[in-house]
Amino acid sequence: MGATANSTYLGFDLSTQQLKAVVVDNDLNILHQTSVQFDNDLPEFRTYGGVIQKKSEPHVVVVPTLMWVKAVDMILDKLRVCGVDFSKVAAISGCAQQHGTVYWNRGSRNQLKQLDPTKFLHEQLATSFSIPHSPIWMDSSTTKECRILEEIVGGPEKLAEITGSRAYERFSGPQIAKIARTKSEAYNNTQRISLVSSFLASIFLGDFAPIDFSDGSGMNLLDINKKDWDDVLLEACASNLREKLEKPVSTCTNIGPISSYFVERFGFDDNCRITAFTGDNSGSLIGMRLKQGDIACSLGTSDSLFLCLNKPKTALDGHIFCNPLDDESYMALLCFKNGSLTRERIRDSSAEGSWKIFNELLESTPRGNFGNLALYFDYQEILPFLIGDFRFNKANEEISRYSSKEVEVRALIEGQFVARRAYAEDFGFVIGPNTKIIATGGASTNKSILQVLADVFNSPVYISEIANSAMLGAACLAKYVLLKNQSDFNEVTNCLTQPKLICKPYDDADSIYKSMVARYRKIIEKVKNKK
Ligand SMILES: O=C(CO)[C@@H](O)[C@H](O)CF
Repeated sequence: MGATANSTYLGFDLSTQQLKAVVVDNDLNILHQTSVQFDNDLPEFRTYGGVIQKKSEPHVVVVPTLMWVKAVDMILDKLRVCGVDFSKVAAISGCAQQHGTVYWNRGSRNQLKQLDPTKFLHEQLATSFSIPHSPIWMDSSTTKECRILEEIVGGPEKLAEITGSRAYERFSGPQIAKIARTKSEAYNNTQRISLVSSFLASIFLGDFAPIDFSDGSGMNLLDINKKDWDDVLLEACASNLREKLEKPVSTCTNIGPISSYFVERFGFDDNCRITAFTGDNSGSLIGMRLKQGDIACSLGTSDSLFLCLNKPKTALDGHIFCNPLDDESYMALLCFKNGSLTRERIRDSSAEGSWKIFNELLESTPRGNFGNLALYFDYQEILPFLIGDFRFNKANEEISRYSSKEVEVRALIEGQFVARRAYAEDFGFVIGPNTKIIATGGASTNKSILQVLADVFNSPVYISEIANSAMLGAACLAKYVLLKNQSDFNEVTNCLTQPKLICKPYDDADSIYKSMVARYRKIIEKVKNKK
């Protein structure tokens, strides 16, 4: 089939709360987009925010793997109802929440290869997973495994130098190590281990899909310089791990034709190509066409800040991933677990569950919030490693509550961005007169929140054409990988509109928030020492 002017491209984003899909035309205009919301559309799996977390084990956060499979069944039928002509799709790519792991049972490869087009995927893959509940990025139950990994290579700095990060609880290596230790029989019955991204690619490929360099950088297993697994780290996590992971590939890899299941069930062309799928933040970097020097701020279930780097650096707070578009360059990323779910909690408790009221309250308080500063961590936070609510008054005294709802609302948003700026500066993100912040993710549609982002970072804030840059990035990746032998990435994506300026910082913002960041550093040290 190859690419023609009538070709379309299909991109997926398997995020924490939903599976999203977009179909774009040859000029990357959106023709169709739809989603499956896990909590509402698949209630039989009883997730909250797309995850399962037991009160008895608050650090354990998992997802029923079959829920993701059933979401694929549903989203393809929704696309069909939207009127998508699947025969025009020339290539498919996708991105997904990072670090989560999927454990394919012995015999599952044949199940993938021999899918019956008259049946749903979830009926046929119901016994394909040796571990039915996938640990995901919100899990923080692997501290023991993290210390072992760091010790075996000579410390956190050494691990960061090899893999781009010190050991983090949510990273796939420590998660695999915990499963090999606590569920050894299931681990031994595991034929293949995928990331969430390569798991989704495997379904469309009809075979096990490889892990890409960029999402593989979030495992504490990949040597980001050699672009291969580090054998010492593999061995430290679990036995026979190399054969369960297979070789990683460049993100820009055409990994094969679409599974015949989709050709016969949905009418895809049998020449439709599948590219490697990647992590959601890497997908966003692609969809935003992030330029050197710009800072991306993704405001989703997690909040993440990231930028492009020419070469890696060793840092103990934050991550270096392989750049999804260029095997010789990298991306720096800071991830904060308590993003939209925490914003929704305060919206519900202080603004009657209404974003309109939330924004009115936010805009009714002055920058600096009368000296109040707070931090809200519903889940064990990554940076800093803390959990709970911490409210401080202008005298830096910790208090249990604020007297007004508007102070609470501004304390949440300012506290989130002040913390993010502190870590960004420590990581080496340059925040200067030419800095542009490109916002994406669900909360990037909220101008009141973006104004606080602009003020705290003293930088103008832009937004991309669509809030979900990860999903658009997947569609761009599909087209680019198919055409990369004749067109470079900029040629393939220059039809997209440039990011749009949404807000600029107020003149007094720099002085207010420079001192607030300094206060944050002192307060957080006090809180960490009290723990
Ligand atoms: O853990 C993260 C990145 O390191 C998060 O951004 C997840 O990818 C969110 F799904």
